[in-house]
Amino acid sequence: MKSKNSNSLPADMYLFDSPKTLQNPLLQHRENASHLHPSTPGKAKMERNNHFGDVQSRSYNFFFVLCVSLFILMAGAYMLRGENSSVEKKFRDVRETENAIPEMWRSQAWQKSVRQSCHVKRDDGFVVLVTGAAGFVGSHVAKALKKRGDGVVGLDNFNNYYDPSLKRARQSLLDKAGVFVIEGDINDAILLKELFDMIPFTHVMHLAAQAGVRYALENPGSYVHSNIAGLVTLLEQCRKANPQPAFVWASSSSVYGLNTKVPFAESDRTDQPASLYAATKKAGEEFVHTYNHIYGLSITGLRFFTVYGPYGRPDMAYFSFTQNILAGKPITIYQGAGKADLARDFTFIDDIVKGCVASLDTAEKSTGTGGKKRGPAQLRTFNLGNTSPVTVPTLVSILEKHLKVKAKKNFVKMPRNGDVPFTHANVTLARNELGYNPTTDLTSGLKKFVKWYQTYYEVATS
Ligand SMILES: O=C(O)[C@H]1O[C@H](OP(=O)(O)OP(=O)(O)OC[C@H]2O[C@@H](n3ccc(=O)[nH]c3=O)[C@H](O)[C@@H]2O)[C@H](O)[C@@H](O)[C@@H]1O
Repeated sequence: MKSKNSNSLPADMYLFDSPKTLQNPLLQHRENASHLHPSTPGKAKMERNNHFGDVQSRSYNFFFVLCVSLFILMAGAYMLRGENSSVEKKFRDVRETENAIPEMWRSQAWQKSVRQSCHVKRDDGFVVLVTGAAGFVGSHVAKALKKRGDGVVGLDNFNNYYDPSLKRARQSLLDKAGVFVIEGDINDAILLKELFDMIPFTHVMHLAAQAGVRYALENPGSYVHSNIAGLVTLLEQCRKANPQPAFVWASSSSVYGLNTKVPFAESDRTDQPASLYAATKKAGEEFVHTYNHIYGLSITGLRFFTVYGPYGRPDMAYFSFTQNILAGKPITIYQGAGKADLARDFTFIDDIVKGCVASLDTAEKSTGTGGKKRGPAQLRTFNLGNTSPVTVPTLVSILEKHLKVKAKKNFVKMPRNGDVPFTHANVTLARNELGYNPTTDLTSGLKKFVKWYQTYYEVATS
């Protein structure tokens, strides 16, 4: 196949690369012109016989050269203008599509909201940018930081990967708590610059991401957009910022992929991702490493293990199972090889929030200034899990108990969709360095989730 292509391509490629076409067309034109004019018999005659003709000939030459030069200048200017205007157009398009109301950024009301939200109310409090603040983990972390007196501003693009009304509900909770959530995308470098110029963030808690393991099959581009391009855009802003903030961000347990050594420790293999989602998170871990290495950004990566709880994500199994069980619809339970149950180290949101806050508290300052590294900076990776995996059928039976409804279960072979058979966190490192200590078992955590669900969706309870 390759050789076939390489056979068919060269014809064009040789043509393109040939010395003939590599010649400057202008030179070629001049060369042609020199053949046509100076050596034409008529012109030679004029030069020999007639002084007036000589002057005429010089004037002719002068005008010819002038015309050609003018033509070239105008053509060049036109091309340049065309190039610039198309760049400008692209730039305008990006601004217009990525943020429909850029002027709002500079409005006094907007700036006031951002500044108020960043107001610190405790000694040595942090000023934190929380990305993905209208998301599940982001909203909980932003609220906890604000509650203890840190200055917090959120950023979220409110995309419609799942019901955006849930994101709006989280936003309104944050609003009541005094956290302003900016509607914008982490890919918007102009917005980020504006924000960092205005606020000297001490920390960035980066929780914005395209989540979900199985959706990556449908829309791989959205993972690259948020988890790779967006991450790099944000890191670029952080490394340029003065002061550089410490950067804490969400990786994922999915980076362990096909690793079979249990429980998963941070030093285990992470080079066999099973899903494109996992691959983007793994790539993120490599990107942050380079920003730490080159620019002295202080980095802490957190590998979350299947986080659940109130205001959770509707795309996750515990949430969609609850919806379907209550609606009397069947649920699909995947099984591994030999009908083995799948298992997850389900981790309750409150434990995760504690891990996030402890990561911020123990993060050292970045060492760079003015975009230059001034010394080695902290680089850490922690598992944040619950340390006790539970099988999916057990998860379902706990939900049945709390909901007081029997589930209609369909067991099917796990499709090849990026899933892994089990996860199990070793949290020794987080315990030692962050004081992380998960305390909520799945039964108690799901009880809190179900209570929230029934209230939020006004489910009649008996
Ligand atoms: O911890 C992680 O790294 C990841 O945890 C979850 O991913 P996952 O563990 O796959 O969570 P769910 O989608 O809720 O699935 C939980 C379990 O239920 C199973 N499942 C899911 C859906 C379904 O219809 N049936 C079913 O049996 C899955 O195979 C899996 O074993 C999140 O969705 C990811 O964003 C996150 O990064």
